[in-house]
Amino acid sequence: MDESLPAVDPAVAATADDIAEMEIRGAATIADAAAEALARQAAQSDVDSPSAFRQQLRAAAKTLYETRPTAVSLPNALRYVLRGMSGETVSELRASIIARAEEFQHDLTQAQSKLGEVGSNRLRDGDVVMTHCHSTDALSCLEAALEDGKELEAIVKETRPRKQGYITAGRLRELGVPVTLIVDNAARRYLDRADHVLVGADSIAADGSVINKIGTSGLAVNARERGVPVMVAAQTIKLHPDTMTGHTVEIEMRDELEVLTDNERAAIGDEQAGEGLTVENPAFDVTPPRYVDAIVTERGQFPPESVVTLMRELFGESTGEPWEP
Ligand SMILES: O=C(COP(=O)(O)O)[C@H](O)[C@H](O)COP(=O)(O)O
Repeated sequence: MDESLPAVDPAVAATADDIAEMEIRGAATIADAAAEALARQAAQSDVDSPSAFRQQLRAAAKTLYETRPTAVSLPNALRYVLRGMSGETVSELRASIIARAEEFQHDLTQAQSKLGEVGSNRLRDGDVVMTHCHSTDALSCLEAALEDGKELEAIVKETRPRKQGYITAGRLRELGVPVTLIVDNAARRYLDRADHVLVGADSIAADGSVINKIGTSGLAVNARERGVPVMVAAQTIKLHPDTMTGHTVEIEMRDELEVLTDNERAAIGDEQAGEGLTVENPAFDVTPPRYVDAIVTERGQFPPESVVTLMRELFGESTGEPWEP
């Protein structure tokens, strides 16, 4: 955090902590929480000059931005809200941020339900869908198909190390969908029974690569080999505008304790981290576009290679840091 920036509201700091610790997780949910936090910052601010207010909002955006690097929905949300900041007085600025954050949250919900309808059209009655991780965009497709009266079954990958597959399994059971939970290593075997692989995305690059939970790329390669189509459900806030100018998406590396506890390390015979046994814990991976059949958005479905056109239309050519005017 830049020392010259003002302190942020405790509610913003708490949201940032929750995102970093994955109490708030999943790209769309993170974006929603970030917009909400900016609105809180605006509502709670007690500064009396417009420039101090703007500085505070920038500081809040930076605090939120620095939590997790991979899901582009976070900077896209921050940018959207901050670009709506307008007015001459603090109260005008405050009102503009609160209204813009509300608009963003509303659009996010709308986009997810529209996307669900698009994705649902790819699913037929009786289909078996294999999922990875927990994606609200992916679930929206399944929910829409169920609302249309289609019967579905799910094969849910556990998704080590954080086991977000449990959240997916729980939600699908609430919806009455029969669920088979499998360990990640069993995916290829169970692809024989699947009609679709359905995943979400944290970011989509200009070449159509999909950045999503670690294990997505291996699943997609296996699905291609087995002839099972791979569908990615991703609202357009998952499009990563910086990749149009050649930037790559940073893959978050998480704490090794998510993979190996101290006791487990000791059982292997290694007493202390950093003494010969290295644990790597990348949270995401990159699936090349050739393994993806369709990217389903609120604007329709696209072959991955064509998303760049949509990206240009929505974001223009360049973006900059979210807090830059
Ligand atoms: O990879 C994950 C979550 O990773 P983590 O658990 O590490 O945040 C999800 O597939 C995407 O974020 C899409 O989710 P959504 O569709 O809800 O935006």
